Amino acid sequence: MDNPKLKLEQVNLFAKLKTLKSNQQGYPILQDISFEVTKSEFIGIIGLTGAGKTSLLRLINRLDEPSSGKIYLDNQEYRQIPILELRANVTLVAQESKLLGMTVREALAYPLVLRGLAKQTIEQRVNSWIEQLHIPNDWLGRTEVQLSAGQRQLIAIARALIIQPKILLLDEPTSTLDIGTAEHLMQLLKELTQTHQTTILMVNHQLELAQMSCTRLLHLQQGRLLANQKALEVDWVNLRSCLTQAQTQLDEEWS
Ligand SMILES: Nc1ncnc2c1ncn2[C@@H]1O[C@H](COP(=O)(O)OP(=O)(O)OP(=O)(O)O)[C@@H](O)[C@H]1O
Repeated sequence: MDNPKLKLEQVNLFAKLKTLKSNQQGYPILQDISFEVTKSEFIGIIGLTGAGKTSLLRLINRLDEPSSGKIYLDNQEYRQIPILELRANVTLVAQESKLLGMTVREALAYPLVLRGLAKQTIEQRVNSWIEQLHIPNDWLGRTEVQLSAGQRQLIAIARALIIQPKILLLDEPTSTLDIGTAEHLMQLLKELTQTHQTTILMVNHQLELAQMSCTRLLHLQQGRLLANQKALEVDWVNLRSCLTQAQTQLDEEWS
C-alpha cells in the first residue's frame, strides 16, 4: 500500500496496573497489531467483548501509548506530532460523551469557536450538520440531562463531524440509535468518505450496519488481529453465526 495515511507497526499494549512492581509487565491487551489504512477507507472493527476494540481506538487517538511498536500518520511517527495537531486530524467519539453543561447548539458550535472561525461560518456549518443529521429544532436548546442516550450519541457524532477531521474514530456509534437513524448515519458517513476523503474507523457490534458501510473489516480476537479483509471478501453469514456462537459461549463462561 503506497503512502498509507495511518499505519500501525507491531503494536503491543500491556495493562498498567498499580499493583505491579517496576519489573513486572501487566497482562496483554493488544498484541502484535500491524495494519495500514489509506484515505477514504471505511474500516469496521469487530470482535467479542474485551477483544481490545476500544483500546485500539484509544491508541489511535493517542489517549494511551503503545507499550511497544509504532503508529504513523502520513509517515510521521505519532510521538513527533504535537498532540493538539494530532487531535485536530484524528477525532474520537467515545461511547460516553459529555456536552460539558452547554446546550446542544452551543456544544455543536464550541469546537469551531475554539478554532477561531467567523461567527457566520460557524452558524452555517452547524446548521448544515443539523439538517444532514435530521436533528430536530427542539433539541437545540436542551442540555445533556434533557437528552436521551441516543440523542446524546447523535449530538456527540455531529460535534465530531462538524470539525471535519481527516480520521474519524467511532466507538459503537449506533449502540443507542434506532435502526432508521443508524442506517441514515451509516449512509452519511459513507458519503463523507467520498466527498471529503474522510477516513473512518468504526467499532460496531451490529454487523449488518458494518456490512452496509465498511470497505474493510478488522477482526480482533483476544487482543490479536485475526483478520484484515476487504468487505467484499467477507463471508458475512458465516461471520455473524461464528460471532454469535462465540459471544454466547463467553457470556456463559462469565455468568
Ligand atoms: N485501563 C485499563 N487497565 C487495564 N485493563 C484494561 C484497561 N482498559 C481495558 N482493559 C482490558 O483490556 C481488554 C480489552 O478491553 P477493551 O475495552 O479494549 O475491549 P472491547 O473489545 O472494546 O470490549 P467491549 O466490546 O466490551 O467494549 C479487556 O480485557 C479489558 O479488561
